[in-house]
Amino acid sequence: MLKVHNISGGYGAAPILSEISFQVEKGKMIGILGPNGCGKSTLLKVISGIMSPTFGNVFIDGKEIDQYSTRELAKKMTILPQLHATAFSSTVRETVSIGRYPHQSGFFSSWRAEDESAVKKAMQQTDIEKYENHYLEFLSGGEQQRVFIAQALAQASSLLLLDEPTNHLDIAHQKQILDMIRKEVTENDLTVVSVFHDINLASLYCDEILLMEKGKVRAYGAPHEVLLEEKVMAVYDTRISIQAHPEQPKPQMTILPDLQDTLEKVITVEHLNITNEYVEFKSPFPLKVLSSAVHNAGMGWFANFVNRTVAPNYDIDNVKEEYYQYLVDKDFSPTNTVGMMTAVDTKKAVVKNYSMPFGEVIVVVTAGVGNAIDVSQSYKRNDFFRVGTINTWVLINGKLSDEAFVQAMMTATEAKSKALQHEEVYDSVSNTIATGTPTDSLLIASTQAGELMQYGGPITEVGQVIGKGVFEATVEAVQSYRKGDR
Ligand SMILES: Nc1ncnc2c1ncn2[C@@H]1O[C@H](COP(=O)(O)OP(=O)(O)OP(=O)(O)O)[C@@H](O)[C@H]1O
Repeated sequence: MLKVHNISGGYGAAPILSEISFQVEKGKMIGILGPNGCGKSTLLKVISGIMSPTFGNVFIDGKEIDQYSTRELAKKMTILPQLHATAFSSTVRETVSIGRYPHQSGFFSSWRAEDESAVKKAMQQTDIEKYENHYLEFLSGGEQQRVFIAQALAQASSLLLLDEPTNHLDIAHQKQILDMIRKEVTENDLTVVSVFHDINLASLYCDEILLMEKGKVRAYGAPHEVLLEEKVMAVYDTRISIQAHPEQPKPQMTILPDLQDTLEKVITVEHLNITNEYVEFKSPFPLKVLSSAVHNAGMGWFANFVNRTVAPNYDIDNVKEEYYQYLVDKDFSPTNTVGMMTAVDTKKAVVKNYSMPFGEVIVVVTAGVGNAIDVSQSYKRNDFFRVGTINTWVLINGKLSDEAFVQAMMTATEAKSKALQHEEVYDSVSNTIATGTPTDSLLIASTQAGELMQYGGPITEVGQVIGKGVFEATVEAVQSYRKGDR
């Protein structure tokens, strides 16, 4: 559909673009990314024919753009430049209608039903019908932006060139406009080339990313191929981290700020409090946490940890809601607390702390094994809801990578299973050594201060202490549980 071949050029003698080549297939959406001043807008101007290159050619459907008449080109291609303050004196409807100009044989002399419906549809798609008769100067920046997007859509060409289309838009309208443009791409084979400043939006919505640096193409390909941490950091000269999007297979980046942190980040057993009702750890600052808790499970940053005791016959339909209310009633911040529950007497919680070269590691375990189960035999049973849970916390003065967090979970789980084997805890149904209970929870929390520990497996420093600590604490907790009646 679009072929950009070896384009070089700039303003006057100053070279801005250098040897740019790429191709875009029909029905694809391409995002142009790059730092301020790298030539993104200039490239769009060259593609649209507003600016002539010094070298190179632009082809649309196999034909060079200067072979098209102005009207023919406007039917093929629409450009929506960056919004600049101008003196408007037209209504929304009049502005959108200008998009139909290339379809007229004389200026507004042959307005047809087709034009009318294109204008109406574009106004609907951009959610501006309600401003139809308003003058543009009385609209907000975001509303004006939507009017110009509507004008571009009304033109109904097969190639849309956009320069930061979501500039000025709030997140709901960014999503609405990009969802709508994407729908046109997917369902009606619209081809879009758009400049973005927001790398995450470009990644989410585009099929391909053209990453520019100083007037050159640094990379061109699918978002997961182009948006690599090292590459983005080098091109933008800033610190970022790339993560997975929660729903789409598209990389998302987060800025890593260079903030001065004056607080000394140390946690100790002093922050632990054990009552009849719960085991509580209150860190003076948020810790990075990975857990399988009832409340606030998963990865996040939290300062408070609660392992609350419930009656052995606790049976509530909506456990999460009930737990939330419990935290509110007890003055714990629900957004800053990870919550677990157990039927074990919390006074029997076993606390161990270990001094390591990188910092202290605190292990807290409550164990009830009345419902112990051998995971390899669990498929034989369906009565999972008897009392008995092993809840484990590993609180680390140290800095773990995501990889180390996951490995720490594995190391702790293996240590727990080994403790049950050591204590000869049996699965009462299969009569084999148990590996855990059906409702065990595990939490790894870390101050994220100090040297980065990349790995958390059994032979790493942190893995060794997790293995030993969780084993010892679980053995003791099981022994203590067996001495009592809960
Ligand atoms: N009309 C102009 N005359 C002369 N130089 C210009 C003109 N427009 C842009 N430039 C220069 O060309 C270079 C590239 O500008 P361009 O607008 O293409 O960058 P961009 O990547 O779109 O930047 P931004 O992200 O800031 O919008 C810049 O150094 C800019 O100063």
